[in-house]
Amino acid sequence: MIMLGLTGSIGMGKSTVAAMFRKLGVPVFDADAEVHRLQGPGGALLAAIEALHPGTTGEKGVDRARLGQAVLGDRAALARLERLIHPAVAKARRAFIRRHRAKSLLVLDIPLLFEKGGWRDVDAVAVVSAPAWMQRRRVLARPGMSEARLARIRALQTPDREKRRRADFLIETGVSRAETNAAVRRLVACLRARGVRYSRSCVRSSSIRKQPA
Ligand SMILES: CC(C)(COP(=O)(O)OP(=O)(O)OC[C@H]1O[C@@H](n2cnc3c(N)ncnc32)[C@H](O)[C@@H]1O)[C@@H](O)C(=O)NCCC(=O)NCCS
Ligand SMILES: Nc1ncnc2c1ncn2[C@@H]1O[C@H](COP(=O)(O)OP(=O)(O)OP(=O)(O)O)[C@@H](O)[C@H]1O
Repeated sequence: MIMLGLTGSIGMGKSTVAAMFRKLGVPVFDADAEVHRLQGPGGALLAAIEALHPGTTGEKGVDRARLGQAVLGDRAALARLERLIHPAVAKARRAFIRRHRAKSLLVLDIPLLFEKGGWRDVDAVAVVSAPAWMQRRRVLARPGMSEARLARIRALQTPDREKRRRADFLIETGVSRAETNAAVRRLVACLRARGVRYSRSCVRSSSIRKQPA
C-alpha cells in the first residue's frame, strides 16, 4: 500500500485536488474535516476549547472566526490548542489507515504535513502549489479574510518555496482545472501500477517536472 501525503499552503488548491483523488476512488483522509468534526456541534473537544478560550464555543460548535482571532497571532495559545487537537486527529488518522489497509493507494490530506513532522510517516509527499499572486487572489476573495489574517497564517506555514523543494510530486493548480485533473489521473495511474517500491519513478506524472532546488 502507498500512503501519499497531500499538502500545500493556504489557498493553493489542496481541497480541490483532494476531491480529484476521491473521484478516482482513492480514499482520502481529510485532517481539516476531522478538526471541524471535533469542533462542530456536539464535538468531542468543545468543553476543553471553551475552558481555554471562554466564549469561543456555543450550540453550533466552535466560532472559528473568534477562536482564530484568539490563537492565530499568539503562538503560545495556538500551541496549547494544537496539543489538544492534534492527538485526536492522529487517532482518527490511524483508524482511517486501518479501515483502508487493503487498498493500493491512500491519500492523507494534511495541511501541516511539513510543519508537524507528518511527512516522516508517509511513503511520498505531493505538494499542491500555484503562483503566490494567485494564492493571494484566491484567499482574499474569501469572506472574512483580510491582508492581516493572511499574513498571520502565512507566518505559521512552511513557505511554498520550501514545500516545493521537499515535494516528491508537485501538483500545479495555477493552470486549468482540466490540466490539474489530468496530472492527478496520471499520478494515480502510475502509483497504482508501480507500487510503493517504484513510486518515486512517477515524478514525471505530476503536471510539471520537479524544478531543481
Ligand atoms: C484557528 C482556527 C479555529 C481557524 O479556523 P478558520 O475556519 O478560520 O480557518 P481554517 O481552519 O480554514 O484555516 C485557515 C488557514 O490557516 C491554517 N492553519 C490552521 N491552523 C493552523 C496551525 N495550527 N498552524 C498553521 N496553520 C494553520 C490552515 O491550514 C489554513 O490554511 C482553526 O484553524 C483551528 O482550530 N486550528 C487549529 C487546529 C489545526 O492545527 N488545524 C490545521 C490542520 S489540521
Ligand atoms: N487548476 C486548479 N486546481 C485547483 N484549484 C483551482 C484550479 N484553478 C482554480 N482553482 C480554484 O482555486 C481555489 C482553491 O481553493 P481550495 O479550497 O481547494 O484551496 P485549499 O488549498 O484547500 O485552501 P485552504 O488551505 O485555505 O483550505 C478554488 O476556488 C478552485 O476553484
